[in-house]
This record gives sequence, structure tokens and C-alpha cells, in this order.
Amino acid sequence: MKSGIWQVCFYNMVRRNLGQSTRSIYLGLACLSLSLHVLLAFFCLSVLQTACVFPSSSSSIPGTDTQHHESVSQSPASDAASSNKLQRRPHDEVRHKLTANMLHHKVRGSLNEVTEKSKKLIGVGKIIQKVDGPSKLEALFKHPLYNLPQPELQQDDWLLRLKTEEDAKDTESQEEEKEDIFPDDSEWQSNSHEEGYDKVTWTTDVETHPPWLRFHLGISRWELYNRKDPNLAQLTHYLATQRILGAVQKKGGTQLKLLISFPNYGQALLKPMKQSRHAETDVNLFYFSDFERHNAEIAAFHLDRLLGFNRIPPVVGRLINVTTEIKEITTDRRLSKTFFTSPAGNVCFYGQCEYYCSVEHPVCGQPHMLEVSLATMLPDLTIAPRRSWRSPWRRSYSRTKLAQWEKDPAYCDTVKQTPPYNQGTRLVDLIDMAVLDFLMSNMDRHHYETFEQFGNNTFLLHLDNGRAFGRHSQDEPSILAPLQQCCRIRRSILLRLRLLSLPDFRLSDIMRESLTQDPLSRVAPLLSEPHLSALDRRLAKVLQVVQACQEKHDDVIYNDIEGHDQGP
Ligand SMILES: Nc1ncnc2c1ncn2[C@@H]1O[C@H](COP(=O)(O)OP(=O)(O)OP(=O)(O)O)[C@@H](O)[C@H]1O
Ligand SMILES: [Mn+2]
Repeated sequence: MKSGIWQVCFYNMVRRNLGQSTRSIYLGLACLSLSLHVLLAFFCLSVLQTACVFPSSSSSIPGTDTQHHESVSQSPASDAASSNKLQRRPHDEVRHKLTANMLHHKVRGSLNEVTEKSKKLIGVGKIIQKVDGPSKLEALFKHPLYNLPQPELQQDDWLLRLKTEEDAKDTESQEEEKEDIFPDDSEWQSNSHEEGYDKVTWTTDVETHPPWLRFHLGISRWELYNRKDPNLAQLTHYLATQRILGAVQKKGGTQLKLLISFPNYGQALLKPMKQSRHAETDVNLFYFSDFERHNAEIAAFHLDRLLGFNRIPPVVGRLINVTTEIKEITTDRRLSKTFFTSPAGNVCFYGQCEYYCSVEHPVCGQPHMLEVSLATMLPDLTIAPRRSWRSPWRRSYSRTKLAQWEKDPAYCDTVKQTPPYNQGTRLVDLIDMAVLDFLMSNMDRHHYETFEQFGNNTFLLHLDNGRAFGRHSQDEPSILAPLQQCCRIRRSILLRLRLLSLPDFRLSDIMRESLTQDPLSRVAPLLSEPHLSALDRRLAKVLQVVQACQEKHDDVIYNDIEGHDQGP
């Protein structure tokens, strides 16, 4: 391999001959520098066989990251990763960085050999120390577009709030209020005394609240969570590590999903891995027959956060034991009846639901371990009722029929006159959602939900993203219909999209980095490289649609950040 590089250099030098002596000298020096880097790589990998920090050079090889600790509070799953005494960056990412940084030296073949060799030396899947370097994710979140001043929140801008002493006195006599989970007095004892659950010792002091409760208490009119809230890291760590106490099928929806309970009353929505990460959806399957993907739920949470929306409940990946963490503990007879051992000796189940709940579509451990996604549950509907809205751009969910919006190019004119789209931000909120869906190719956004309490003046929940990231080789322009037909977009998201299209930030790089924070990225990258590059390709398409709109109309931009002239 080493001699291969020398051969390339030598060949180049001879070819350019004496008449180009200056160029040859430069080229020679470049080759020399490259070879030294490769030698250094070898030295580090074979002698030290451990963390390997590459020195910075004039190229983009990362320098030292002095802000590592800062990323913890901004990065939901980083805590989870470190808690398992594993480093944040799997070696695949190191490999990628090497690749990206050295490709411009045009020695791709030789480099692959280096990386293959380093793969063997390090051991696939084994985590090595984080290669220090500038983090594009940290840089993105430091950008003014991700730190826009927020309106001060008033009391009625919080979904839930703790009772004040006065509230408590007012309602003391009311029996039902005694069952409220947010009392003011010193300690609250669980009424249920259910087996296995922790004794509850929460007080009005936030420090005593479990992460899921802090998450609930942090939901506001404008977003589900504040990206900078240190509780996010605790919440994802909690989901990734808490003992599973209960697992039952969750009703509602069409495909199998489980409701998971934890000892301190936290809950999560589990979606199992059904197909390999790299499998593309069969081209002959309609969108409504597509499987749900656990990694799509995880990736959607990261993408939504990177776009600055914060409208998806935190989702984390986890490897669970289907035997000890579902089969042996479930109280759901309908579920437990469906467990079996496959001919390969794997423990499988299929549950009961409308689609793909049959022995022909089993969910199987290997032989027990299964990858799943766990989404934080929103507050119970009895505490925080939600309203479900049919999307005006809902697909027909039929093999033959077209929806109205597919037939009528002036469809948006009607929508714009129809409440709630005729005032406030509802239309641009819907367009935000269409951008998210187009980027991840989610054709399944038939409904969306809002919190009842906030009326129409609130954000849209981006729930149910299991059918995203099904195909990377194809884009689905119809998902962008709301943007393309209405020619309207929030200025803040447009500027962020432009930022994410710049090489310094590049959406695919930021997604790759963000996804390494998820515990499951240690098993394999959560999105394959073709899916990551599809994000860049689709982002360019969104910007083209906006450009085309601006050429025809002057009211394309909805200026939600008046006076903030930040932007790329
Ligand atoms: N994190 C969450 N917390 C609370 N409720 C949720 C959460 N995620 C989803 N739900 C609720 O559960 C319902 C079903 O979930 P989801 O939509 O993911 O399942 P699905 O099988 O894909 O549904 P569908 O077939 O309708 O697309 C949703 O409509 C939503 O109301
Ligand atoms: Mn769905």
C-alpha cells in the first residue's frame, strides 16, 4: 500500500517532466506530506492500537475540540453513550473523517486499504476515543439562526404547570384534585401501589422529578423541548437504560408498537426493527403498504432537531432482549400468544394489529436481542388532550384515486381561505412539516396533532415518522406540494436550510454526527451513506422550489424573524 502511494507520486512526478519543475516540486511535497500522514496513521493504529489524533494540516483534518463538554447539554444522547463507558464516536466515523479529508489527494484506492487495515486493527463495532476536531453540529447550534430570541413565556404558554400553594388550598376540598400528580405538599404517595413501581417521592422541587416528568413540564406553546435544556440528555439516557417493567401493545395506528413502562412511571412508545437498515422499500409497494422503520423514528427526531423545529418527542435506539424484556414480563395476553421460536432458533413475535401482524411478518431477536426505537410518551390525553387534524394534503390511500390537491393546481387558494389556515402561522407550520417530510421522504403524513389547550396558536406535533427514510435513490416531489402550490415559507427555516446547504455545515455531515449520539449507532450507522447524501440532494431541491416561487411571486417569505438579519 505504502509503495502504491510512492508509485503514484513517482509516476506523477516523471510525467510532468523537467519543463514543469516547479509544479513537480509542489506535487512532490504534497505526496511527501500525504505519505507522512499515512505513515503516521499506520504508526498510530498498529503501535498504539488506541485513540489516534491526527495533527491538523492545511487541509480540513480536524484540530482539537475544546468544547466537548459543552456538547453534552446540547446533545440528547451523548449522556447515554458516555454512561456506558463508551466513547461517543464509533470508529466508522473516524473512518469517514479520514476518507473525507484525504479524498482530495486523489489516492482513494490506497486510502481504502488504510481504512480496511485500520478496521481490522481496531475491530468493527468497537468504540475508540473520539477524534477531536471541530464539530459541525456544535457550530450549527452556536449559529445565531439557532439562537434567535424567543418571546418570553407567559403562564398559559406552558402545557402543564405545578400548582402554587394558593391553587392547592383552593382545591383542597375537591376529592378528584387529590389525585393530581403535581401536588404542592411535601411528598406524594402513589395510589396505585403497583408491583415493581418505585415509591414516588416527587415534590415541587424540580430536582426530585424524573426526566420524563421534567420533559412534560417543559412543553410549551411553541416547542416540545428547549434544545439547550440539560434534561434532554438525561431523558435519552433514561430511555436507553431504565429497567423495562411493562410492555403491552399500544392501541391506535395500524402497525405493531408497544407501550413500555419504567419503574418510576415513565413510558415510551416502542417500534421494532423490521427490516435491515440498508433495505430500500420495494418499488412496487404503495406508500401505505410500507413497513415502519425503527431507525426512521430515531433519524426523524434528529432531523427535526437539526432543522430547529423541536416538534418530535425525543426518540432513542436501544437493544432489548425480547425474551426477558417483553415475553417474560408482558401482561398482554394478546401479545404473549404470538411469541414463537423460529426455525433458526430466534425468539420472534408478531402481535395483533391491522398490518403485518402475522407469522409471515415476525419481529425476531437474534436470538433474543432486537433493535428498537423508544419515543418518549407525551403527557396522557387526560392531562393534556390533543386535537388531531386531517392534513389538507393528505394522500388518497388508494391504489387508483387521486386526492383533490393532486388534480387542482390552484388547490392552495382554497386552503388559504379555510380556517385555521387563513390566519396565524398554521399554513407555514404545515409547510415546515412538508419540508421535513420531503427531506426524509415520508409520504404518510395523513394527520397531525396539536395540544388542545393552545388552540390554533401553537406548533404542530410531528408524530409518527416510521415510514420515512424508505428509499434513498428516489425523491418524491409530491411531498413538497404544500410549498410548491402555496409558494410560502417561514424566513427562519429558509435561512436555516440555506445554512445547512453550505459546505461548512452540510446537512448530511450534521445528521451523521448527530446520529452518532444515539446508542444504536454503535451497532451500525443509523442511516446509510446513500440516505445521508439523499438529504443534501433533497435540500437543494427545496431551495430550488423556493427560488422558482420567488421568481413568480413577491410574498413567498413569511418573515417570522423581523429585525434579525442573520443568515447565510
Ligand atoms: N410519543 C408519543 N406520545 C404519545 N402518543 C403518541 C406518541 N407517538 C404517537 N402517539 C399516538 O399514537 C398514535 C399511533 O402512533 P403512530 O402514528 O406512530 O402509529 P402508526 O401505526 O404508524 O399509525 P398510523 O397507522 O395511523 O400511521 C398516534 O396517532 C399518536 O396519537
Ligand atoms: Mn404510521
